[in-house]
Amino acid sequence: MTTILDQIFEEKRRDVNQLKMTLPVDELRKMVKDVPSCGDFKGALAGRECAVIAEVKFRSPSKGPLKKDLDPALIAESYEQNGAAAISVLTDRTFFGGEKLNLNIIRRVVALPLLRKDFILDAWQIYESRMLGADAILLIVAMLGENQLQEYLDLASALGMAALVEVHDRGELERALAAGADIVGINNRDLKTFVTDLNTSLELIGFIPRDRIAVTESGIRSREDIERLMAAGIGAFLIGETLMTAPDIGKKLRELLGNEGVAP
Ligand SMILES: O=P(O)(O)OC[C@@H](O)[C@@H](O)c1c[nH]c2ccccc12
Repeated sequence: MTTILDQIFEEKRRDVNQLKMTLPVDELRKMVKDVPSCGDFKGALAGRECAVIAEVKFRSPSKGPLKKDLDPALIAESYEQNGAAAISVLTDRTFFGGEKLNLNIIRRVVALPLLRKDFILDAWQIYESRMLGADAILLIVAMLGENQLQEYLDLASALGMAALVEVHDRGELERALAAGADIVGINNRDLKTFVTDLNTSLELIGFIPRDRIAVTESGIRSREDIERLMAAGIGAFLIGETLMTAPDIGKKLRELLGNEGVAP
């Protein structure tokens, strides 16, 4: 059976191959040198009891459209004003309704570190991420070979970017740790079935050494969810749908942070 992940992989591969022909990696590498240096994504998450990475996501393969006609810059400003530690920006268009340009647009209006959320399967995309103004990239262990993961972690770090290394089970977690990932994302959503289960984080957190930053991703709906995860020792939360579908995005973020009623 072909899964959505297989489909995304194929589509991305095609896309990137085309882009590489238009702009060879050597050219891109030269251009990257002129991009201003990165914000500190890791520093923004470290040492906080509850750091929220708020996500700008307009659709998802499982839910379809989440929010229409809302300016990505306004969403990002609201995230910043209401206490987000960092912002995640979906740049995949086909499956998540994202735009690469959104990263650029958001870069101009907020000072928070930005995570580029996309499916990286080629070094070209890592240079591109820096060009677009990303401070951090997502690396999904399930999509990468052993050497690739190591190589991409090194490349991100050489370009001054952090990497959020995403895992969904124990085997992937071991690979992430062995590759030296210092920010590990536990995706509560099974990318094959789309089912989310916060127990994924509660189970895996015990295997992540304290000197790494653990981020719980997907399916976080309420302050209660966050408190459950915090009690297990998790301090960073990646939240998309719950924010994007809220009638008042800023209010929802304050509520998740436990600051409800506190003026922004
Ligand atoms: O919208 P949610 O359930 O709060 O999830 C956010 C984020 O974790 C999710 O968008 C995500 C996690 N890993 C990904 C990989 C690719 C695209 C999207 C994702």
